[in-house]
Amino acid sequence: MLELTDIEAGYGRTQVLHRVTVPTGKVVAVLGHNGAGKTTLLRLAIGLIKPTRGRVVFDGEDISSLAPNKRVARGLAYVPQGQQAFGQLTTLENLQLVADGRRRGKALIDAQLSRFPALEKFAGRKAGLLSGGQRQQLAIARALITEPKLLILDEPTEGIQPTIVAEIEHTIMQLADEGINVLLVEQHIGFALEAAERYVVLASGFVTHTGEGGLAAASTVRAAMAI
Ligand SMILES: Nc1ncnc2c1ncn2[C@@H]1O[C@H](COP(=O)(O)OP(=O)(O)OP(=O)(O)O)[C@@H](O)[C@H]1O
Repeated sequence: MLELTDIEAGYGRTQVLHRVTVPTGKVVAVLGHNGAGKTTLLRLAIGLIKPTRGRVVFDGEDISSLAPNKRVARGLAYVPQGQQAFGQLTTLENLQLVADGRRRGKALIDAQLSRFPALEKFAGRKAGLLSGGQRQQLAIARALITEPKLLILDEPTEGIQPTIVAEIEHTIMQLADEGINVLLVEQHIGFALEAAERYVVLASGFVTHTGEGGLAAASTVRAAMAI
């Protein structure tokens, strides 16, 4: 379980996050308008930026000063915004990049190909020719090959056609059932709250609301975000 407590962080002299504490849960949604600091919080969780105050604790261990690769080794995985993949490599080669050298590498790939039928269908297609949604599924599949305990997802449904949005939403719910925790930044508030056990709303780097997830929380959150 990831604990982010009393975090301050930013870029150079610009402080972005102010005394941010995130509730713990199997699926935790981070909500807020553009520029609120959501991506910064995720980058901090994976270790791309370091806090100037506060603690990052994972499974009881203080990982605040650990490098990202060490955090991955401990069971964190990060899927940044933007459906990133190696466009000149095939779908399968993108997965092999992560799986090669791992024990049971082939089984790990097969598990993800059966999770995402579109990836199985286009295993031989260059990733650059996949749809945005398929590339997002590939990015999630790559992260899952590292067998994370916690998957950190930054806007996984952004700019993606509705049918694939539904599949990605289904995947996130499934991960929680499989015992993989999720820290999720997501613009679709309804879905984020449906999936989330807890949520936090950020505004200008401050926590303005936290609470239990569930669709019933949507009106509270929309009011809090003035939308
Ligand atoms: N590399 C950077 N250097 C300096 N400032 C940055 C950097 N990245 C982000 N910021 C600033 O930090 C603030 C928070 O940005 P962040 O990307 O965390 O917000 P966000 O809530 O994820 O927004 P969005 O929904 O638009 O992705 C913004 O004011 C942004 O301009």
